[in-house]
Amino acid sequence: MHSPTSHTLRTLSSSSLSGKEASVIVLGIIVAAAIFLRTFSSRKRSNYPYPPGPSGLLILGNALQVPLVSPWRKFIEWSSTYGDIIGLSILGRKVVVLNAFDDANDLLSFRGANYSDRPKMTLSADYGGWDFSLGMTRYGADFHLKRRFLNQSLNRGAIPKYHEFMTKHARSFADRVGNNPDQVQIYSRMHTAANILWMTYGYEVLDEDDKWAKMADEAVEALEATGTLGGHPIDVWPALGKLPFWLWGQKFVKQMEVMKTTTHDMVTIPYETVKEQMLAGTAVSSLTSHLILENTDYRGDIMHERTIASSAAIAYAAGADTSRSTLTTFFVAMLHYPRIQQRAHKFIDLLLKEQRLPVMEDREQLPYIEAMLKETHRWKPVLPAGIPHGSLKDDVYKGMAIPAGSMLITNLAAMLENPQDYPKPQEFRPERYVDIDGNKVTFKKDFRDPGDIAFGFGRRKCPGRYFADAALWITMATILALYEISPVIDEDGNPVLPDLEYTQGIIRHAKPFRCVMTFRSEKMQRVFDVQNPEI
Ligand code: HEM
Repeated sequence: MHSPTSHTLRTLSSSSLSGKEASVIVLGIIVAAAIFLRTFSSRKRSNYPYPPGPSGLLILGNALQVPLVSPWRKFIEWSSTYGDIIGLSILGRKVVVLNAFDDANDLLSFRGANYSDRPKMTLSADYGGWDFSLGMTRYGADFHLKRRFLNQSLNRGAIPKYHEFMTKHARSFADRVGNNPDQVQIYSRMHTAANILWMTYGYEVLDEDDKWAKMADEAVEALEATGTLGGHPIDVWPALGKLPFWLWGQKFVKQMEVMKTTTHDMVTIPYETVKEQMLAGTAVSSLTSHLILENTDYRGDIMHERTIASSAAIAYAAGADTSRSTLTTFFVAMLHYPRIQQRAHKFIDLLLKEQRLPVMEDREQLPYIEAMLKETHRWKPVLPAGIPHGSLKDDVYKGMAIPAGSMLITNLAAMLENPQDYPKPQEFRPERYVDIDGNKVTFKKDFRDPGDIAFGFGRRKCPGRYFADAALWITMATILALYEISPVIDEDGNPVLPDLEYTQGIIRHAKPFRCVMTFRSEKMQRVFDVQNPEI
């Protein structure tokens, strides 16, 4: 997990002192004193050792050893020396890295009552308006209510009611990408926004510059701009937040202002719009309209308004970029692995016989596409270091002490690249999960499902997983039924393939790439025109 922590400290220690000199020194002393107190406060020591890890510096702990870019790779490297559970100390905060599935599952799922907290993210939650977000809500009554509100619309049984619009959106997406394949990443963003905003607010996204999608994207960008979550000195020592923000520099002041405005807009504008539509009798059935109805008492007063608005807003903030990243990974995989694409075409043709487009009811009949979806989650995990959990009480696991208030990092990338579960993990191979006998595809009996890792663990496991998977499946199946995805050819006749090194951030994305989309046959083109006349 990484953050501005080491970056901030590097900046503090290496900058040549300027006009801001005094404030930087004062701030530095306060930060150091805060960390010192935190580290050496009178915490009762456990009889068990803290998990092993690299030794760090006196006050900073391991802050300077954890790289800003791809920290999970460093954690994988360290695991060969220290084992699967690594104990770190960062600015006085205990950080336990879990590299293995079984440990993450034992702690976060089986001991979920203790490990379902989130580390306090004071900076973004208290000062940047992100306190609305379920992802940052501490374990307790507010957490349970938000999860309940989301689960009502996102549990497995609720998903079939979204099949119709997901299928319609998948076809619009196929039409747009087919006409303009260079915009595949932009249309992927628009497509995932369209699915989530329709489910959440009954709101229709009509173009790639949609104002609601943009508003939410700006809020997420503002969050990313301050670094990785939970690692700013203000997060580690919340009292520092009481100091004037200009001590951290003018850029920081500006970023925080943008964060506050954008989160406020993202939570309130769509919610108030749905409320007005309900009064006017024009609202479409959605997660928000359902929650409003259900929580309105006989006098017409709406209970839990802020929680309803927050639950709706987080669905977009947490669901759109993650789904978009997975969808573009599917295109990247198809460009790099044409044989797998051909195999998928074969199984789709066997079922649809070039006579119709896929529908959600085909999902069980197309296990190879399901296996491709699993492999897409595994191959380029969207959140390689997950979202940190927090522990509530002192605990002992495998003879090691995990103190109350620790931050637990689930190294999802390490688990999804584990060669015992996934031999040759760098390769995209849906065949890991299925046996193929001629035209017959059956799921293997025993494999580690990447969906049990990529969506996190225990009581914090992603509430949007069924929605995400259904939307991704129909989109992939529709694209595969219609098109061959192939690389652009450069002037020397060589294929130009997407870079497999992804961007770095809280959510990973493929770097910009281009592709060519060709209708697989005239027949399928006609099927598309006939069965999809509204496009
Ligand atoms: C491919 C798509 C997605 C992936 C890979 C993904 C992955 C994750 C992961 C790893 C977590 C953290 C779990 C943990 O703390 O252990 C998470 C949390 C969350 N996800 Fe997703 N997600 C996806 C799509 C969605 C969608 C579509 C929605 C909503 C419609 C959503 C809503 C959330 C929320 C609200 C949380 C916070 C849960 C909490 O803190 O209790 N996600 N997701």
